[in-house]
Amino acid sequence: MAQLQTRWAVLGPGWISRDFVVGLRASEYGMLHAVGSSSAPRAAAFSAEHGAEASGTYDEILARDDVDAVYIGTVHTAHADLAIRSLEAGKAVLCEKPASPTLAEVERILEAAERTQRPFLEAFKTRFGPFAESLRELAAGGELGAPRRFEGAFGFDAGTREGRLFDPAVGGGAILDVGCYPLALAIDLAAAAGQPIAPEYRAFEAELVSGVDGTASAELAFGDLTAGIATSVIENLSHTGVLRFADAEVVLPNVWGSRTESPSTLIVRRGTDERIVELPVVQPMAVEADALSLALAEGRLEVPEMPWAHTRAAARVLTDWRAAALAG
Ligand SMILES: NC(=O)C1=CN([C@@H]2O[C@H](COP(=O)(O)OP(=O)(O)OC[C@H]3O[C@@H](n4cnc5c(N)ncnc54)[C@H](OP(=O)(O)O)[C@@H]3O)[C@@H](O)[C@H]2O)C=CC1
Ligand SMILES: O=C1CO[C@H](CO)[C@@H](O)[C@@H]1O
Repeated sequence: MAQLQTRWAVLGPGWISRDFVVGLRASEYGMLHAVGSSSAPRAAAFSAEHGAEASGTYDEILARDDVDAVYIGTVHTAHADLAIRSLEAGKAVLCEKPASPTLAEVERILEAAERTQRPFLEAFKTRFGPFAESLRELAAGGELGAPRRFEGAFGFDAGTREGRLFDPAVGGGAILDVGCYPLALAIDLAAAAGQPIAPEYRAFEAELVSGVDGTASAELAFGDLTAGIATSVIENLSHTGVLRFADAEVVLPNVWGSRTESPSTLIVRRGTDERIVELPVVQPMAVEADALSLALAEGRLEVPEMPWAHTRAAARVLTDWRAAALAG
């Protein structure tokens, strides 16, 4: 196996990239090595703040042979081109969610990963760690039987109606920003339950604000597992998930966790019985970075927690749900 130690470059030194750098410090194999930006001075400032060795424009960073992997932390519409350029420069790619606003762009990225034989991982931090593993085990059947329905809500009031969340030109709106999380979880649960991961669409709803989907919902059927998803960037929603079985339910409080800690608690209810399951907490960005290092060292293109088939399945729904929302 090739060496696991991974020299990372952050591309897009914005808000979430700060959390990623904190995550890297907690990772086993990763270290921040370089920072790239469309603005070299912005890269230099971030690099100085976080102690990277090098900084520069995207092209300068991608041309370096001492960078093994890149983390793409830019706005959604910039993901595909940067991911493809990075793969073509021979780098492994961890790209913030959603991989791209459209399925067509996601296909371009995956084609580049296949062609260059470099790993690509869509950064769904909620897929990693003991909480996510326990959910998969429950969905796979066993003590509670087969799951029948998943409900998940991720929404917050962003306060301002400005910035990337409300800018159609950079892929703003709730569906791409946070609706993708319950969708990615529904796909994960469907796969674990042995159901199809490409759902039938039962209903899409949305309320537009500033030309983007401020609030949206989707009703989906993954074979025998139905899913109801709600999302918003203009109102606070529960941040809770519920997985329902024939005679039991599993409540997932704060299922989307924080940016630096995975969720810790599952509540299993059956009749009047209630069991609280406490799970170890991990730094999810550290774990996802290490998962990519492992793929790179082992010569794999994909990471099992978020395989390309799931990235494609999510992109298909996001594309169609958002198109329906924006069509009014
Ligand atoms: N995993 C998580 O918990 C979270 C994930 N995210 C995801 O992270 C990504 C970035 O979000 P966030 O950090 O809030 O974004 P920011 O608004 O902080 O922007 C990040 C970077 O995007 C680039 N950028 C900004 N505007 C444009 C533009 N018009 N065209 C091209 N590039 C632009 C800039 O990079 P440069 O300096 O190179 O120009 C900027 O530094 C998104 O995919 C988002 O969904 C966000 C929050 C939490
Ligand atoms: O991925 C995300 C997680 O939560 C944030 C809000 O708290 C979002 O804006 C973001 O894009």
